[in-house]
Amino acid sequence: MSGDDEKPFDQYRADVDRPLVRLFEEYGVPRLRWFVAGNVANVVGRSASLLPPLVLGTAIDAVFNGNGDYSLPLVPGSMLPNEPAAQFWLSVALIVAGFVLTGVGTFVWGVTMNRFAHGVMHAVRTDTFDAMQRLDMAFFDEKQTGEVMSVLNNDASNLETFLDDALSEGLRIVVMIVGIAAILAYLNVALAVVTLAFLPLMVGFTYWFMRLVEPRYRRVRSNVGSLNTRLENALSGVELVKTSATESYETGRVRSASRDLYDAHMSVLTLSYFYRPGMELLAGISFAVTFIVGGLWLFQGPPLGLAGQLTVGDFVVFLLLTQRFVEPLSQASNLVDWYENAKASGERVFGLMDVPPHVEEADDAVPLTDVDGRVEYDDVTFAYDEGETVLRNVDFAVDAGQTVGLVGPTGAGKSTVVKLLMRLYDVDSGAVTVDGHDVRDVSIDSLRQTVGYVSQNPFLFDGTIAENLRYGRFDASDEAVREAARAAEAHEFIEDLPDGYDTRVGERGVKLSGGQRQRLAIARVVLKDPPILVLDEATSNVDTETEVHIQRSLDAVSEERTAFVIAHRLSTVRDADGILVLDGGEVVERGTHDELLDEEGLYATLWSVQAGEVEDVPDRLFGASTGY
Ligand SMILES: Nc1ncnc2c1ncn2[C@@H]1O[C@H](COP(=O)(O)OP(=O)(O)OP(=O)(O)O)[C@@H](O)[C@H]1O
Repeated sequence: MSGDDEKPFDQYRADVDRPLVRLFEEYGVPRLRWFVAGNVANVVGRSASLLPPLVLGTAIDAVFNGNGDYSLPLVPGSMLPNEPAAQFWLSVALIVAGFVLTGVGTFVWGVTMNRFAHGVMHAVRTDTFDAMQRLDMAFFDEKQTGEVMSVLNNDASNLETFLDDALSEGLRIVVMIVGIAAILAYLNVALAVVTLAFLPLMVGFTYWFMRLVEPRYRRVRSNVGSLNTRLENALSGVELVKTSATESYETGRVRSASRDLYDAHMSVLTLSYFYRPGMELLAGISFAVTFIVGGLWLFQGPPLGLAGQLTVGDFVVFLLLTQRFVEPLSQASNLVDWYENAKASGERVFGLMDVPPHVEEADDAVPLTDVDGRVEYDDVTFAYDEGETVLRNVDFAVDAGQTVGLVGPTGAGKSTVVKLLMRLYDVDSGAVTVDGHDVRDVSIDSLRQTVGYVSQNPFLFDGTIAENLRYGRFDASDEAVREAARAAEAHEFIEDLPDGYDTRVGERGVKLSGGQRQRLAIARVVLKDPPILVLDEATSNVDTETEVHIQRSLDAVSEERTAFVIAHRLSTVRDADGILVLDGGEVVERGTHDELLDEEGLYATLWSVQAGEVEDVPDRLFGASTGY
């Protein structure tokens, strides 16, 4: 498989063995009663649909022509009436019963199979989401949101289509072909052979079509994936698109991806233009041959060396049933597409469920309780996913309640340091401890509840301000929410909004300024009230006045908590109890602001640059890892 939609989980898919069997075992078996009921109803409904033509044939001979026994398969003759009137009314009753049974069967089949398939889809989607959420950050570094969304939505729905339509259609084909063949053979074996001689041709023709159409369906699937990726990218990058005035360029790219999909669809359709009429033609020939042979038989006696007797009633049944092959067989071509789609989707769904976690909770993990907040990094070395070493022998300790500033050039590893504390990634060697407990020995939930994190670009859900503040502390009272907002200096601006705390923030908080979002994120952390705080560039991207607000709120909330403050603006960490200067993944200097200035090293140089004391940025700060 080569489509874009099939690339993302390739690395995990290889291990997924027989995904559809697994799907059935894990999700189908718990809903087996719906499945069994659906299939029984399907078989009953389809078989019943063959009853009216069969009874019609019998009635024509016995009742209308009066030249035959009134007989039905599987029913002893002694149970059937001899009187033509009684035979007529029995025929009417049976025909009505056939239609009613077909209707009831179809109804029950629809209800039960839909319930089964949609139930499976619901469970698969929920489980996949749950599994996906528990994956490490390393997984999300690699994958695009669109790819994961597509697994949760499209793939789950492909599995539903397979269970709902493909299995039912498959069964229907078998029931119809076997049922019709059995009835024809019961009525007249010789003529049945003549009529059914065309069946292998139809099956062969269908097989040929399936072989030919399959690669084209594959192309369709792959192009659907490419188009989705294109659309997804253009939408998430809409700001860049607008500011670069590249709308027509993006439209061009979407047009080209859409055109590819159009072409792929057309190539499938071109084949089906021949298939369906081809099948009709074969059925027509079969009908004509049956008509000729049966017709000659009726008025001249058995042709072509055939022997035996053919009645008008049997002849009519033959003509009616010959037509019934086309519909189920022509669905067979969809079966392959449904099957292939479902197989690829099953591989992706289970591939995602089976992604091995890097960050795993120890079996004997204990919850971290009554935390004082002493944090220690003991000779920590770390690289992202087998890449270059990002942190090298990082070794420091922060006492409970202290504030430590992390500074250094872009890419020095500051954010990585705090990610290891929250166990978004695990150290390669060394250890990070909280109150003396290795973070790998405590439960992940309790660890993350211990740490409050305000990121560079805080995320807000589409919802009200109050809902966003309560996120993670859903039971917080209104008063507690307001209190937290006041501590974060957010209360005033919130009150000024049209609906106050009930104002909706828009998707990702787009209706708020960067500084406002930042203060909401701080308020959220205050409400969470964790013993350890991590503030990653919490004052970046805001004007000086907002910075003062934020800084004040941060000072207030980090009092009495252990706080890690990552900052490019060194003034932010000036009053910290200790400052670590990172460069190229190593702690190159440490001390208080005054001590570091005295050292006249990297920190002192950065300080002079930011304080405007030097005109030019020194060359040495333009190294590979610097961003100044
Ligand atoms: N998820 C990731 N996968 C792979 N490499 C990463 C990842 N995140 C960061 N890196 C790399 O790790 C190094 C340190 O990144 P980090 O974000 O910790 O630096 P930083 O000092 O916080 O930078 P900044 O000041 O720009 O935020 C960089 O070289 C970066 O490219």
